[in-house]
Amino acid sequence: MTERATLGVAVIGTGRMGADHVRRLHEVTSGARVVAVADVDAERAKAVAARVDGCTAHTDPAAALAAADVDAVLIASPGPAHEATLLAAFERDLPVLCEKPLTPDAASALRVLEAELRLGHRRVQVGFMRRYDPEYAKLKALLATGQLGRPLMLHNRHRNVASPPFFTSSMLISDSVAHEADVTRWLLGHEITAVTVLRPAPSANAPDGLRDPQFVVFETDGGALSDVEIFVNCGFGYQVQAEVVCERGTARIGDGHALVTNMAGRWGGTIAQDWTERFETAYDRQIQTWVDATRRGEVTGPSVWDGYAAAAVCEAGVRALEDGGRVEVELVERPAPYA
Ligand SMILES: NC(=O)C1=CN([C@@H]2O[C@H](COP(=O)(O)OP(=O)(O)OC[C@H]3O[C@@H](n4cnc5c(N)ncnc54)[C@H](O)[C@@H]3O)[C@@H](O)[C@H]2O)C=CC1
Ligand SMILES: O=C1[C@@H](O)[C@H](O)[C@@H](O)[C@H](O)[C@H]1O
Repeated sequence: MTERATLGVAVIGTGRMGADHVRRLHEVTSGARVVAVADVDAERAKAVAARVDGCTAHTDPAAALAAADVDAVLIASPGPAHEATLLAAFERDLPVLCEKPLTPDAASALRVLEAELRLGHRRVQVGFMRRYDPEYAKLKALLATGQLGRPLMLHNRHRNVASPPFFTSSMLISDSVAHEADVTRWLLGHEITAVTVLRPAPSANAPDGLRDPQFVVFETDGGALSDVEIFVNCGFGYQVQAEVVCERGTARIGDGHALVTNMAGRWGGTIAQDWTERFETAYDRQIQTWVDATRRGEVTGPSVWDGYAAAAVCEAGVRALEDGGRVEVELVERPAPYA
């Protein structure tokens, strides 16, 4: 297959992630250039477009998709806005990298899945960037060798310094634990069948009314358990850790001990303060992989099925949080193109 020339990308949503992805595509990624951006905030779109020669600014995502030289779309608007842009991209048969979550709930994710099936070929890579993190990739590769034996349990910790003002108790699941829903499915190769959410007394440092932290337990169809401590106002740093317990051993990532210092009677290291720092390499690799695959005419990485399954798991998790108890995850049968 002949490789496409430089990929013209439209970036939809130029907030924190969108602006960072524009910088990444412009300065880090090879084989792509940003040709159009869109944001409902016109000033923000203009300011980000001004950083790239020849990039046009729009307030309507559809106008950005229709701009000259657009070959592909990167969606970085908030989750509830993803479906409309995905469907607009499908109308033009454009390849898409869509930030997580694919959509905020299972019904809308299923509509996207059905629309992609109607196209007759995969078009979307979902932005579950942890799959491109060197530490997670090593863990996945180790599990694949079978040396450790069958995975029995996965322990995850997901801590943010502080939550943004708009964060709700259910967003701890749908916005944050969405990553562990994907990581559990991907690392173990199992589907998640049920979710239980336990709620310790909220931290005094959490905003009033926010159930933070929470303790989530996933059951899988392979008989494993995966637990997640989600704590989005831990105050001290951005920490994402995972330990797999298998029949013949354990493996753990995320201790962040790349640099250990000894000084003034103490030893230790530093802790990342946010995801852009902790997962910088993962975002770089995710986008380079997407650009390379798209230029070859291929679609790789987390699929719309993965986005739908994570959305269904999170929806069950939000119900478990609200109602207490254990909630089963309901998935449609997996269509053959996503096997
Ligand atoms: N992979 C990861 O680790 C992370 C992923 N995300 C995801 O990235 C996406 C964006 O998140 P942030 O950049 O943090 O949010 P943000 O709020 O900083 O930026 C969102 C931008 O989209 C714009 N916008 C809103 N509705 C729009 C629409 N219909 N069309 C076009 N633009 C629209 C807003 O004006 C804003 O500029 C979300 O899906 C979020 O879940 C966010 C943080 C980390
Ligand atoms: O995706 C992300 C945010 O949207 C979410 O709010 C954070 O909790 C996650 O750590 C980050 O990776």
